[in-house]
Amino acid sequence: MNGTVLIIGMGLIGGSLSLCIKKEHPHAKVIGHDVNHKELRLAKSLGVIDEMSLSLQTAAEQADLIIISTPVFQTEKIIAQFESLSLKESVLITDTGSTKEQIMRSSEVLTKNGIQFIGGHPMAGSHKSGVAAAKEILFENAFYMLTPGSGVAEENVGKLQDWLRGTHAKFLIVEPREHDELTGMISHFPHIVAASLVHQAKGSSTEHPYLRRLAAGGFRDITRIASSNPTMWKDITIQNRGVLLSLLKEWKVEMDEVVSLIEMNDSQKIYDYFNDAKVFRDDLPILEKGAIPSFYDLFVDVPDYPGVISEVTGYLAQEKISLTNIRIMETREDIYGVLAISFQTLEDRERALHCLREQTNYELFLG
Ligand SMILES: NC(=O)c1ccc[n+]([C@@H]2O[C@H](COP(=O)([O-])OP(=O)(O)OC[C@H]3O[C@@H](n4cnc5c(N)ncnc54)[C@H](O)[C@@H]3O)[C@@H](O)[C@H]2O)c1
Ligand SMILES: O=C(O)C(=O)C[C@]1(C(=O)O)C=C[C@@H](O)C=C1
Repeated sequence: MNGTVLIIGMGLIGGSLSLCIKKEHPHAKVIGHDVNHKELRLAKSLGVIDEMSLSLQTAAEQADLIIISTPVFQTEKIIAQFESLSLKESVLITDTGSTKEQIMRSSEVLTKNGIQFIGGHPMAGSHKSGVAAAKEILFENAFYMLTPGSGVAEENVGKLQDWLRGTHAKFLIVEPREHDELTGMISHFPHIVAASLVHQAKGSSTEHPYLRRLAAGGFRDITRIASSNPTMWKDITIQNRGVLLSLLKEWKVEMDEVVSLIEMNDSQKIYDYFNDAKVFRDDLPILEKGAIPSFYDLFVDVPDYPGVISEVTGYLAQEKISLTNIRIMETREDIYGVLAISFQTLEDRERALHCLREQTNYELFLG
């Protein structure tokens, strides 16, 4: 595609989308705008954008596609500012916000004037913020939800998907309300639970000196998302408060049931509680990104000594197994490192598993 793309909010998501668009549409020009000029300059120097603009108005008025990727209350403010600008008649506007109902209501100031606003939400991300964490493969195989505003022509939904083709995401058109209910359950609510678990550990009156160091494994896994950007999650929680309040009420009932199970000391019922959860969780489609983001990942528990990464990748190279990503997980950093290696296909991962079993005695886990 050809044209000028403006991305407002040069953070994790805006930066990642920019990389996808630049790769897929090399003839397009991507301009970045951010109130944080340091972040904007970083985006430019990392080559994430072609140009930076300190003026929202100048950049917006020349854009063919505008992507707003700021915390959701800021997104609403930016939409309101557009009303008084001379945008191109054919401009397509989308956002990446994690909530949709309130944003779609705000976008009516634009759609009532015939401007094409299509709400968007890529269902992949990270607890990290900022453009330095942006990556082109972030959305691969993830669901990308779209909520077209009223009066949006179907061909424009197709056009937006064409612009976003480089994400390699799977588009899903949903109603804003449906979107907020679904994401409330599988994304927003778990973030509250993760934060609450951290608060519980932090607030325990008798904090043992070993507690922080022992908070590895399960605790770190389930609370990773508590390290996410608090401004972003404050906005999401307020915008989806109705859904979240009812989920929290259900959660309290659920916890009361757990209390009675444990008080009754009924081993069969306690076993069933864990087992029912395991059966449901194990049945989720883990080989696809989506409700539970996943790659074809292989985790290798390696000792922390210099050269261990090249040792592991060396074995894979000997077998000509190509990997798409490699990273050290931030768990158990004092003792061992968990190397997470992503593969493009299931077959590559199987071959890697076999190869590393033969060549090493490191513990291997599938993601
Ligand atoms: N992080 C995730 O996992 C994730 C995933 C999908 C969608 N989202 C949504 O995408 C949006 C962006 O999230 P992110 O993780 O990239 O956040 P981020 O913190 O990495 O980046 C947001 C950027 O927006 C900028 N910004 C804030 N207000 C602005 C304004 N008024 N004008 C211009 N720039 C402004 C900030 O300076 C920052 O650089 C949010 O709405 C979030 O809900 C996040
Ligand atoms: O993987 C993470 O760290 C995320 O929290 C990503 C996550 C999610 O909850 O799945 C967070 C918010 C977004 O709106 C979409 C994706």
